[in-house]
Amino acid sequence: MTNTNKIQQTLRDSKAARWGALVLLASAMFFGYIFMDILSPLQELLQIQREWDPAAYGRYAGSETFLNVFVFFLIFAGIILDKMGVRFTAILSGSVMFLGAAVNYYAVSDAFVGSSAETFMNNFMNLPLSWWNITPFFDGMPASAKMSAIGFMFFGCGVEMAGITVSRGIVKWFKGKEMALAMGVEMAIARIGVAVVVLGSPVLASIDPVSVSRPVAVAVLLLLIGLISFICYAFMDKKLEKQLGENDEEKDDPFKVSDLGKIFSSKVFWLVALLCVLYYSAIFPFQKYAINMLQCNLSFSAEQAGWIFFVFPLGAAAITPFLGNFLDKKGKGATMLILGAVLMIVCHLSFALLLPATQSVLVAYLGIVLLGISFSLVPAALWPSVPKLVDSRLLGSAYAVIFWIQNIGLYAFPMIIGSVIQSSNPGVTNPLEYNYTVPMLVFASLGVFALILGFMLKAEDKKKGYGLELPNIKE
Ligand SMILES: NCCCC[C@H](N)C(=O)NCC(=O)O
Repeated sequence: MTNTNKIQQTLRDSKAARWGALVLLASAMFFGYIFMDILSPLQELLQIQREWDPAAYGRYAGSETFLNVFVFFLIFAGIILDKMGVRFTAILSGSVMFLGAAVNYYAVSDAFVGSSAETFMNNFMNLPLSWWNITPFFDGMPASAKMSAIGFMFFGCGVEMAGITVSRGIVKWFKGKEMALAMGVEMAIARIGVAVVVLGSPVLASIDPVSVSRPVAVAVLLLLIGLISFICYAFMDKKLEKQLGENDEEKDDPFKVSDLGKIFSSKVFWLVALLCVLYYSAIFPFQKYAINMLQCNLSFSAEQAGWIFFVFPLGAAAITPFLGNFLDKKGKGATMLILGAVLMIVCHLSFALLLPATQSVLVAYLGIVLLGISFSLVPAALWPSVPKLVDSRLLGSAYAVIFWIQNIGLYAFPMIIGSVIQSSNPGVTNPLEYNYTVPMLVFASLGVFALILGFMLKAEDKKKGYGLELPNIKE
């Protein structure tokens, strides 16, 4: 090896080291995704043990994005990431996730019942449950749900901050190498977290004596392991930065807050951000209604519907890394986004029109499989494309602004769909008798707008040469 070669070798040139860094980053995200949905399968138990009605549960679930959207926490998180770096922000986000989750655990634990905190929360934010009340609190909401919402709000800040930090970290270690594969593997691991929780959380809760707080306690402990993973990652990151030393271009031209204007004035950035919010608003909010939609169309129990839905995160987990690998080697990022939007439209249209007409389990499975493929194509192509469009100094902020715009959709659409279900089912009171045609058409129309943006993005890429259709790894 020549002298020059020796100088250029860094930790990220070692396959074992960069994939080791990925394992640490992805583990923390995996635990974050587990906590995110830990209470989703326990709504009935929450109602029995803690008196949370659907309105209380809905407000609790919505609290996750509240600070990110309305207090612009995600924008600050992006600035912190670009100013302070991956190491600091990873540890900060891991700590915020853990502390928020610990508060959430305390709120659903037996220790909270009869405590002075419960008395305090009973008198806290007793706002009327009307259209202008967009807060996660309302008069009559159980104290434990209010306290849980506070914890979950902070957890939501931590997990989204961790999301942008992990993406930025992967770019740092994998740029010019298997970047999309690494992002695909990270997302696949996160999707497995969702699948694990759908089945694992009720099992943990049902151990004698039945307890809604037990799965939450386990998830909080996992978040502590996630924080430790981030701390271990920080040591690797420090070593890498030391090696990069003077070769690091970002040191010569550090991030300035005024640079954010460059992001907001970029047309291609807006195309990606809008595509992201439209696409994900038809995925995560759909996830909240999917089980009930399948139950209504197939006259299934929640458990039977859950087994059909289970295919979705698992399928996405299985395919995403392969598509990431394809993107690294062959490119075609913009085409993948277009194809992903088309598959989502086909799936949602079949749930809107074909499933109610046929009531066929096969149609349900085919729709879910198509959605799983779509949910592999779009994330596998979207997130690794951002570094091709934005200056690397601004990457943390760019991911943060995209997540912020996405969070607005994730906050609004569960409520919009809830209202659409009500208005398109006048007089229906039995939640197993809803007709989901109109809500599913709303989801499909989001896919149509995402598709149009996909075509515009491809055209813009052709005009300006961002390289979205090119492979990440140059032969
Ligand atoms: N329940 C909220 C999920 C937030 C997801 C996060 N902002 C994101 O987009 N992550 C990438 C992914 O594809 O999951």
